[in-house]
Amino acid sequence: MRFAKGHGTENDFVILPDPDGSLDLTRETVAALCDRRAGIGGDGVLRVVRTRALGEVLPESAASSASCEWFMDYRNADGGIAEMCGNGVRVFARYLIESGLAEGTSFGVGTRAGARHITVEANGDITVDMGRPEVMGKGSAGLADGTVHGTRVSVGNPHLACPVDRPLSEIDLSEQPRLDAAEFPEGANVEVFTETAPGALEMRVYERGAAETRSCGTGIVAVAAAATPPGEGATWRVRVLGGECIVYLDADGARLRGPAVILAEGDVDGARLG
Ligand SMILES: N[C@@H](CCC[C@H](N)C(=O)O)C(=O)O
Repeated sequence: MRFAKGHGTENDFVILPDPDGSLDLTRETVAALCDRRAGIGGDGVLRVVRTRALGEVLPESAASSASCEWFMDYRNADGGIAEMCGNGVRVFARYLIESGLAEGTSFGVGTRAGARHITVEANGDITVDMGRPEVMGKGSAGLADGTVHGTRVSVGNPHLACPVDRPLSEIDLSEQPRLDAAEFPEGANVEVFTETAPGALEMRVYERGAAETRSCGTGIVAVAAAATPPGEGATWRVRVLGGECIVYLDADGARLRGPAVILAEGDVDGARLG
């Protein structure tokens, strides 16, 4: 299998080029590739497939993806499928550009949350049109050291964005958060965040299907949406363990701007994976 390795604010991914959809990507293969000791290591896998070769019926909510040549088939490190990945889609766009699969500074990428418009900025940052984050009401999660309360937000995928009033470094995210299945039938990503200055947030995240990661683009959008009074626009700088992104919120939705890096490319022998 050809692969590339990349990251966006240290949320890292194994990228699998599969233009014609011929890879049989099982849950076990994804988990083995993402294993940090016996595999390549990553928070998830980005399969790069032509939308017409996806071999999956997309829900009505993702119909706009049909207009995009390339589709980001996102898998979490545990092998489960996720609807969207905000850091992943920037890394995916960078991969398309560096591999000569997309040209110019403006193009679309198909995802299970619908088409996402990409803009490559003059300094190399990538801005993604993330759609309209949907604020769904209140929720809570049990962490190893107590319960956090916050706002349920859909960014295509489910989040619980929890403002906290103590240093983020003191919060124990070592265990999978306990969620109410009625609030989150599909599970959720859980963010803890705090406002550090006007227009500036700091965030940590426990990702569904992974563990604590150093960044989560959809989570960054979720905390920005949760921190913004309803009906208002805002620009937030959001600091995570792996760097910083900017979120622009207005009546049209959210845009996420940040870095994306391809580090390496190579071949992996599937038979040697655990
Ligand atoms: N790291 C991603 C989110 C990946 C999917 C998530 N774990 C889920 O299951 O919804 C991001 O940058 O958004």
